[in-house]
Amino acid sequence: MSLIIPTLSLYMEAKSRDTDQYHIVLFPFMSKGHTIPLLHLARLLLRRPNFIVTVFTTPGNLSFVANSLSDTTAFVIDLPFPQNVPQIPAGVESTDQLPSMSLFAQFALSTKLMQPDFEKAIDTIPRIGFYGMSIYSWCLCKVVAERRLLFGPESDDELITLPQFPSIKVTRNDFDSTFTDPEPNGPLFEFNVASITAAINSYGMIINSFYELESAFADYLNKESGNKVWCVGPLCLVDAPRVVHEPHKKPTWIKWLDQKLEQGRSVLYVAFGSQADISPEQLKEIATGLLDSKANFLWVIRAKERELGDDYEEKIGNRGIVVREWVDQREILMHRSVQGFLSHCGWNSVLESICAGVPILAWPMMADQPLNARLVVEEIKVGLRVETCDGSVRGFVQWEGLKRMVNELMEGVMGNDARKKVKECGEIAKKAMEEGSGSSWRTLDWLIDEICNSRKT
Ligand SMILES: O=c1ccn([C@@H]2O[C@H](COP(=O)(O)OP(=O)(O)O[C@H]3O[C@H](CO)[C@@H](O)[C@H](O)[C@H]3O)[C@@H](O)[C@H]2O)c(=O)[nH]1
Repeated sequence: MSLIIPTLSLYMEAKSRDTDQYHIVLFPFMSKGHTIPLLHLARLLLRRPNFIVTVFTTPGNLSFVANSLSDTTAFVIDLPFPQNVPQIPAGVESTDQLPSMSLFAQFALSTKLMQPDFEKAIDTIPRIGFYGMSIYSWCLCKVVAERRLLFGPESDDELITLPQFPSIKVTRNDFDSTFTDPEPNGPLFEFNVASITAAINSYGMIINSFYELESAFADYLNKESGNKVWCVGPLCLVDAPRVVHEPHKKPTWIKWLDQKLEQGRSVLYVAFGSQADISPEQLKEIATGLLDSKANFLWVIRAKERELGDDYEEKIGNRGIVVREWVDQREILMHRSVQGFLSHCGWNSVLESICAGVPILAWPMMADQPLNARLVVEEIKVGLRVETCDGSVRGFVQWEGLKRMVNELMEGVMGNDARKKVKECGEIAKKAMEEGSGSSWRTLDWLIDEICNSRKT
């Protein structure tokens, strides 16, 4: 019996149907930040001969998944999303549609109810996990949880040294409540325990990262902790063929970027992923900080963040553009005018920025983002960090501090150093994904061989 559990992402299941043919089943968690990289993985697998890929999803996500894969041979199957889940509005089947992220745990736990339908749809096959996180975050969460390192310090901002990685210092504020609460309980904890147990009991984990970026942490997990991990990314480089817009069909923001390029002006891209809940007070500080900085900026805001004030767009004039639609983030990041990214450090955004060679101004908000921000700023040095008013990881950001760091990223010496470094990293990322020879391509081949050999024996 294969097991489906509520998981922070995935399901990749592989079996050898006969000596030559492989059928991979993917079941992405219903959240854009998890689904998008797994759709890239589907594409990557289909580039190999004799692969069949089936993607499971729910009716509400069917068109997003099916459209993304419409030019491939992947099968897409929808399973009913659980009905009448307390507090989850009918029709909400993806985390970006939740009215508030405080409903995340209820939403995640409701996916458990899909277990019988999913089990009916598949048979006994090896199971591999996918979390969508960096190896650094995964590794640090594991180390602090196993050693109970977060329960010593009195303050949430006190620096803690990790015995396994003496050069790394973290604070309790870098971790989610599941890790920091000495007696955790409640739906989010229940969901995390179920998904981590499933990950531990699975064959191993595929990671959306490349070995060269996080080798020390991949080696630690593979050699010293008994958890197998395979780095097969950055999956954003396995893209659908790029849409070449006819000039009159170009989105307004791409035309605006083209204009900035012609004027020789660089642009800061501002976006906080598909899930962040930003308070109206914080939104105001961002608006003022950007307005008062010297930067030209393209700011993507989510539909519910409407409190900018009627005259804001008038005030910024042609120096900035505010977009309230779903954009092609990679297309923006790859636009030659874009020279900086103010980001919440969702792992997909970090990878997309690295691949585009754009330095990051890190403003982590929740989940794995504070750890990703440490990786970006302190380990790989491809970005700077916003200043919070009290210096705390989760502190409020005032407009003056934001403005200072925006100007530093776009024009300062530290920004330039990060820009140089991110371009080098971007080149290494591309090499890792090269068909046949790249480290990530070869790792996926090893994984497939290993699973098929283990099935034979
Ligand atoms: O208008 C938009 C908004 C988002 N995106 C894409 O959506 C994805 C967003 O992913 P990410 O940057 O990782 O942010 P979140 O949506 O916040 O991702 C969740 O999932 C990530 C992967 O597990 C975690 O690292 C984050 O903390 C968690 O919030 C990226 O591919 C973006 O390119 C678009 O293309 N257009």
